[in-house]
Amino acid sequence: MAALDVNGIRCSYNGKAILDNLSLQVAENEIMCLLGASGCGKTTLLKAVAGLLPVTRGEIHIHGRKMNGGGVEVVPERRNIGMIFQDYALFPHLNVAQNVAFGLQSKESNKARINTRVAEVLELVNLAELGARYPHQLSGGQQQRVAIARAMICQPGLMLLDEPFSNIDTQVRMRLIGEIRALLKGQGIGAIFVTHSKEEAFAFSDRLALFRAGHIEQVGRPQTLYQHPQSRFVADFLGQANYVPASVLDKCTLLTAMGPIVSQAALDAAPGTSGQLMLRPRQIQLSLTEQGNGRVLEQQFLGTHTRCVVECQNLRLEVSINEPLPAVSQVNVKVVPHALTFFPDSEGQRAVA
Ligand SMILES: Nc1ncnc2c1ncn2[C@@H]1O[C@H](COP(=O)(O)OP(=O)(O)OP(=O)(O)O)[C@@H](O)[C@H]1O
Repeated sequence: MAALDVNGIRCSYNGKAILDNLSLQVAENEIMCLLGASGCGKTTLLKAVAGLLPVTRGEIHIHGRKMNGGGVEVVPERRNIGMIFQDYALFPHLNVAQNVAFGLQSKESNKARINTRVAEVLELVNLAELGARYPHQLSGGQQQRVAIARAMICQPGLMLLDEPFSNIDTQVRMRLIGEIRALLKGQGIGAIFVTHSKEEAFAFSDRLALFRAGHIEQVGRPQTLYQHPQSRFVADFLGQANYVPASVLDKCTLLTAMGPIVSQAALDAAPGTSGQLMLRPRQIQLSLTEQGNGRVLEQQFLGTHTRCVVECQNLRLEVSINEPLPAVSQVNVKVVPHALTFFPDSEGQRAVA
């Protein structure tokens, strides 16, 4: 059974539909990321799932339980969800242990049981020693871990996270992302996570749904969306891409100005179709040789890699290499063998001359 099943929902503000006929499923213990530009409707979907915004069409089920429609409207506190926000939303006048206990107090009256459970979740988020501190005495990362502990204390079936890492220093962000991911996985909790950072989406999610103006453009594993985007919108949103004019020669070969390029998987276009071959900067290899077919135009050493711009058969290609090449290099440009991503031109098919 899915942790979450959103089926054809519509949500509006002041009569204007922001989401229309939107569907999305999140499996048990799966972390789904909603990624997209500002204003595309990610938070609107999160609010609809939480029950903070009315859904005027379609249905939402959480662990098979119907949340809305046909006279049903489950209030947020009865949806068995945990919520974590960008600004932590901790009570400044309560210490860490009191903040964490807060959610449980309406469900559990036995003080000893509350204290035991608070100690358990503080241990889980590595804050066992800091129960007596107040929020202003904690770092951003520690405050966000308190918020996670508070959301987890009631053992939610689904966790909703709205840009939880935006206020965290870049140095600790990736570590915190790793920790919280491991925590959710370890506790078997499914989650939806909203961000507009593709790095966070890649690092945190099992699958990601890329939003575009109120609809989902593509949903799938991060690597699949990065390496095999279904549209140029997805390709460009997720990172730098080169486009090389090409036409389909046979089911596994494209003809380009760089010569024929063989795909490691069958192409989804008929022979004769013209379009664009998409190449990520890491899908192009350079080797130094005086008889090479390319010339280095520009280089920037960026620490983890070097951005290199080469000219090859009148194409300007951005390539990612480890170390900078000697200045004014002549290079051989080769496509790394892989399953090629090819976008046919919208005009349709043209015969190869
Ligand atoms: N309370 C509101 N009243 C009217 N319009 C709203 C309201 N809240 C959001 N909107 C509009 O709905 C659209 C979607 O907003 P939403 O907050 O879901 O976007 P988002 O993808 O989460 O963006 P961001 O990344 O900036 O948080 C936007 O055009 C926004 O202006």
